[in-house]
Amino acid sequence: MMDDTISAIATALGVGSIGVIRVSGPDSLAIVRRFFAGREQPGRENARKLLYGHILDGKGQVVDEVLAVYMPGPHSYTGEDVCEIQCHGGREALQEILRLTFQAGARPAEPGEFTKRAFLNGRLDLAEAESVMDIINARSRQALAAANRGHEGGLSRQVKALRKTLRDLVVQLEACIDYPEDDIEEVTYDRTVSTLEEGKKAVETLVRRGTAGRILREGLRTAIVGRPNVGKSSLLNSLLQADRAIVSNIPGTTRDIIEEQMTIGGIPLVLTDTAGLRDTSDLVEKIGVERSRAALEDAQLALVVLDGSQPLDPEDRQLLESLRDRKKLILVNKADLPLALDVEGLRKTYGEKDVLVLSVKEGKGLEQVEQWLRDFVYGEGSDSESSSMTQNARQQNLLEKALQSLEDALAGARQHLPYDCLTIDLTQALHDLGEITGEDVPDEIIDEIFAQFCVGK
Ligand SMILES: Nc1nc2c(c(=O)[nH]1)N(C=O)[C@@H](CNc1ccc(C(=O)N[C@@H](CCC(=O)O)C(=O)O)cc1)CN2
Ligand SMILES: Nc1nc2c(ncn2[C@@H]2O[C@H](COP(=O)(O)OP(=O)(O)OP(=O)(O)O)[C@@H](O)[C@H]2O)c(=O)[nH]1
Ligand SMILES: [Mg+2]
Repeated sequence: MMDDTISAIATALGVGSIGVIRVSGPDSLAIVRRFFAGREQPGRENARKLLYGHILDGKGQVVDEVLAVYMPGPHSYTGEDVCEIQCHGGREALQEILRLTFQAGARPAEPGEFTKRAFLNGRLDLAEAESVMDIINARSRQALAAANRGHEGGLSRQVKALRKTLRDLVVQLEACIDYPEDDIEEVTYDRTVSTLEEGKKAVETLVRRGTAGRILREGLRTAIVGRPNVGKSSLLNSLLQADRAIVSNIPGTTRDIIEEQMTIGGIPLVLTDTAGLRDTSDLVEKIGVERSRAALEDAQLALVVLDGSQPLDPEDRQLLESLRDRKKLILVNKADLPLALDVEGLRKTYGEKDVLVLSVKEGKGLEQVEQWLRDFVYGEGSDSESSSMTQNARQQNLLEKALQSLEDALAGARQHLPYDCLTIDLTQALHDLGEITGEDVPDEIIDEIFAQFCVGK
C-alpha cells in the first residue's frame, strides 16, 4: 500500500455538466471532510452512499454544490480508500476543488497513477490495466468489445493457463535431467511435442486475435492497385457508396492517391485508390504512379484489380509478381463483359479463394469481397465477436517472441535434443509471457506503461 494520498480531476477537461475529482490513499477521507459540508459527513457508516452537500473554501465561502462518496479500501478502484466529489463540470469549480484537496494534503496524481495503484494492489494485472486505456480510446463498438475482453482478463487468463502448462513441463523435464531413465525417454519426447504443439496453437490464436484487434482499432490499410482503366476508382466509389473519385474511360484518370475511411462488413478500412500503374512519359502521371507504389508499400492488404474482358497483360503479370509475398485479393472486374481472362489459371497460381470475379458496374460480387475481408481479419469460420482482442504493441511483441521460443523448443523436442536445451527455450517463453501479465516485469517498464495513461486515470 502507498502511504501518500493522490488527487486528480477524473473527467475530461473542458465544459461539461458534471465533473469528478478522485482522491485515493490513506488520507482521502480526512482530506475531503476538511472542505465538504453536508447533513452527513462521509465515513464508514455511509460508505459507498452518495451524499449531498457543498464545498467550502478556506473562508467558508461556497465553491460548489456537490455530491460526494467514500469507498473504503480494499473495495474501490485502486484498492485504497477512495473519496470522490461530483461537482459541476467546467474549469473553475473543478480546479478550485482540486486545489483544496492539495491544500488539505493530497498530491497531484501522475498520469495513470490510480490505475497503477490498482495494479500494485493486485486488483488488475498489467494486461488488464493496459486495456483500461484501450477502453478509453475505443472508437467503434467492436473496438470497445475487444478492449472489454482484455479488461475482463481474457488475455491474462489464457497467458496464465499457458504459463502453468509450460512450468509443469519444465519441472518434468528437469526431473528427467536429474534421473535419466532411457526407457521413458521416448514417452517424454512425445509428450513434450504434443504439449508444445498445443501451446504453439494457443499462442498463434492469441497473435491472430491481437492482429484483428489492432485492425479494429486502427483500420486495415488497403490499397486498390492495377493498370489504368480497370475500374479501381469505380470500386472505391462503389465500396464507399459515394461518388468520390472521378471515373472515366480514359486510362490515367486518377493521378493522385485518394484515401477514404469506411467500414465494410464491420471491418474498418483505410482505403486508397491509386493512379493506374504503367510506364508513362507524362510528368504528373509519373508522380502519381510513384505515389501509388508508396501507398502499396505501406498497405497491409492490396486489392489488385484486373480487367476481365482482356487477357492478362504483361504489366498485370509484373504487378502480381511484385506482390508475390504480400497479402492480396485479386479482383477480376468487368464480369458483365465477355470473359477473356484465364480465371482458373489465376486461381491455380494465386489460390482458389483469393481470386474473385465481379462487376463493379452492375454491383455484382461485392458481397464476396465483404466476406473475404471478414475471413481475412478474423480467420476463416471464426465469428467476429470472440475473434478479436485488444492487444497493444508491447503485448503482441511478447506473444510473438514467446511463439518463436515455443517453435524452437518444439523443433528441439522433435529432434530429441537434450532436455536442458528444451528448458532454455521454455524458460524464455515463460519469461516473455510473464511480462504480459506483469508477473515478470522490471519496474522501469511498469512506470513507462502507466506514464502513457492520462492524468486522473
Ligand atoms: N465515479 C467513478 N466512476 C467510474 C470509475 C471510478 O473510479 N469512479 N471507474 C474507474 O475507472 C470505472 C469503474 N470501475 C470501478 C471498478 C471497481 C470499483 C470498486 O469499487 N470495486 C469494489 C466493489 C465492487 C462491488 O461493489 O461489487 C471491489 O471490487 O471490491 C469501482 C469502480 C468507471 N466509472
Ligand atoms: N463494363 C464495365 N465497365 C466498368 C466496370 N467498372 C468500371 N468500368 C468502366 O471502366 C472505365 C474505367 O473506370 P475507372 O474506375 O476510372 O478505372 P481506374 O482503374 O480508376 O482507371 P485509372 O484511374 O485511369 O487508373 C470507366 O469507363 C468505368 O465506367 C465494370 O464492372 N464493367
Ligand atoms: Mg482511377
